[in-house]
Order: sequence, then C-alpha cells, then structure tokens
Amino acid sequence: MKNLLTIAGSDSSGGAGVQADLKTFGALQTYGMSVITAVTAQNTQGVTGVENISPEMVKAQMDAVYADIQVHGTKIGMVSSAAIVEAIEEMLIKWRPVNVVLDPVMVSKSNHRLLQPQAEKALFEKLLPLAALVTPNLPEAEVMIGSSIQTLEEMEAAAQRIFRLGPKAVLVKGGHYTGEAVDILYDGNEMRRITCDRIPGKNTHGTGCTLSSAITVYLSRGDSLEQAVRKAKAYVSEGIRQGLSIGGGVGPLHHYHPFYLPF
Ligand SMILES: Nc1ncnc2c1ncn2[C@@H]1O[C@H](COP(=O)(O)OP(=O)(O)O)[C@@H](O)[C@H]1O
Ligand SMILES: Cc1ncc(COP(=O)(O)OP(=O)(O)O)c(N)n1
Repeated sequence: MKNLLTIAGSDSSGGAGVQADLKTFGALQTYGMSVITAVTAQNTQGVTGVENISPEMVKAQMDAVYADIQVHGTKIGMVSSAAIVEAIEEMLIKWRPVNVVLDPVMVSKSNHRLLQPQAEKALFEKLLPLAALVTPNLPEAEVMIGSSIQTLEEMEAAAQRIFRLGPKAVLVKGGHYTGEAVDILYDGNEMRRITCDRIPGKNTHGTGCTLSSAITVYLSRGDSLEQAVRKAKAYVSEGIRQGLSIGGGVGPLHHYHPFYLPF
C-alpha cells in the first residue's frame, strides 16, 4: 500500500481540492492523507468564501504526517497566500518528501481567485524548484510566462520557459484548448504531446486536482513520468465520461472506476 498526501484547500461541494484528491487516492487504492491550507465555501456554481488556515497550523499538519508516516507521494494544490507558500517551503526543505507534484492553482473554473496575486511570485520562486512535476493549465501557464498561449507550439515554448524556473518537469494542460485534450510534457530533454479524445459533457469540476493526484499515485508506484501522466489522463477521461449532474452548475467528475483498480 502506498501512502499519499495532499496539501490543498477544502472544497465544500466535494468536487475539487482536498476532497477530489482523497477520492482519487481512494479510487486508486492508496492510503490518502491531507494537510488543509484553506477552507472554501464552494459549490458547482462558484466560490462564495475563502478562509486561510494559519501558516503555523499548515506546518503543524505537515510535521505531524511526515514525522510519523512514510509518504510515497505528495500533491500540492491551492496554497492561497505567500505566508502559506513559505510555510510549505520550509517543511518541504525539512522533510524532503519524494514525488512532489505541484498543481499551481490560481483561479477556479467559476473564475474566483484561489491564490492571492501577491503570492504568485512566492509560489514560482519557492515551490517550483522543489517539484518533480508542475502542472499548470493554460491560464496558469500564461501567468507564469507573462504572455498569451494560442497554439500547441506556444504551449511547448511555455513548457520550456516554465522548466527554467526550476521544476524537474512541466505538464502544460490543454483542457482549456480546443479539439483533442492535448497536454504537453517536458522534462528538459524530451517534449511530448500526450493526447486523449475530448470527452463531451459539462461536468468537469475538479479535473486538474484529480489529474495531479492521480499522477502522484502512479509516480509513487514507480511508473515513469510519461506513463504516470498517460494513466492519470485515462483516469480523468473516464471520470468526465461518468461525470455527475449534481447541482445547478458545473458538476464534478466521478471517481468510481472498477475497471482501473488493477493499476
Ligand atoms: N473534456 C475533456 N475531455 C478529456 N480530457 C479533458 C477534458 N477537459 C480537460 N481534460 C483533461 O483534464 C486534465 C485537466 O486539465 P484542465 O482542465 O486544463 O485543468 P484545470 O482543471 O486545472 O483547469 C488535462 O489532462 C486535460 O487534458
Ligand atoms: C479548494 C479548491 N482547490 C482547487 C480548485 C481548482 O480545481 P480544478 O481541479 O482546477 O477544478 P476547477 O475549479 O477548474 O473546476 C478548486 N476549485 N477548489
């Protein structure tokens, strides 16, 4: 059994954030643990409130987990403030966990800021260099490089520029692009386009959280980065296919995949 940790924000509606991460860990038969960074009041229609956990409490949660339990993979999602970024950085340097996957969450699909603007620089400078993989979506990649991305070639150029900020690898996600769901994976040597059919359907709340959690699971099991991304994309695609029409807005993808359990 692999033990997986998510460091992320809570989504009261259960579609994204810590709840999506723990559902992914569970569906993929790993033991899930959580460090909560912020609590959001959120549903399928939007985010109506955000309250941060104190940096001291974030550090206490990380100390509690890393001091006691072997952690085979750590996924980082919503970090909310510069002070929380610094707390996480301090603990990552202290505990040196393996397989750290950073989803640089900035804005929800419903267009609510989940990272304070003044925290962006801290996230880039302090957490990117500690990540085995960083997984920006297109709007996040645009903020990271400071220019717009319109084509697959520009996604590839963005991956190269983000790589220079220090992570061991970059996955620029193409969920916000048109046509097939193409993600660009760059590890400093090879540039790969990893493609899945675009699944029709509106219930895509939590795709980014789920993808990064599933990648962390597969890395913890010893898969190569490319293999981990391919398996995680397959998991997300099936989740969208089975998406749940709950609530009045964008419903969540579904996490029950018996046919994936042999992974
Ligand atoms: N309709 C879709 N069909 C298949 N894959 C999708 C679809 N929408 C997003 N994806 C995939 O889901 C993952 C998350 O992507 P994205 O939606 O860009 O992230 P985020 O939720 O952070 O905005 C990526 O691998 C992307 O290619
Ligand atoms: C608490 C919390 N964390 C992260 C997100 C963003 O999740 P994501 O998977 O990118 O899904 P969408 O917001 O794009 O649906 C979130 N909404 N809440």
